Amino acid sequence: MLQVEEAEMADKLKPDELAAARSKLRGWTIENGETQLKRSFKFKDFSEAFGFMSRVALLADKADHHPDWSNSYNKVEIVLSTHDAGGLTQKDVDLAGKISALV
Ligand SMILES: C[C@H](O)[C@H](O)[C@H]1CNC2=NC(N)=NC(=O)C2=N1
Repeated sequence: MLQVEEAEMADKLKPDELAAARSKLRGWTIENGETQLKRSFKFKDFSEAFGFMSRVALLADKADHHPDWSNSYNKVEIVLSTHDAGGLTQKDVDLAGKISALV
């Protein structure tokens, strides 16, 4: 039988949930009309930065929630937002927490 997997749509964070995220997620800023979580990371060199990105990629794929990011040599800039919801959801907060735990 054909199985159709339906992804669950996460709800946008309510003001109290946003406030909780802000105080929990040290190092991250909430930007672009409270639709994005953003953080910059700096490493010793490109190899360290890319190793970090590989670990983030595995976490993200496991969660089926993916960062918008850029890398320039030893710097990695990560933006988290739930595109399907058009803003921040618990998925972004959870992924940000897991990324923070890597460094
Ligand atoms: C089908 C799949 O679950 C969706 O396209 C997921 C994949 N990763 C995602 N990542 C992010 N950041 N936002 C999404 O809305 C999103 N949607």
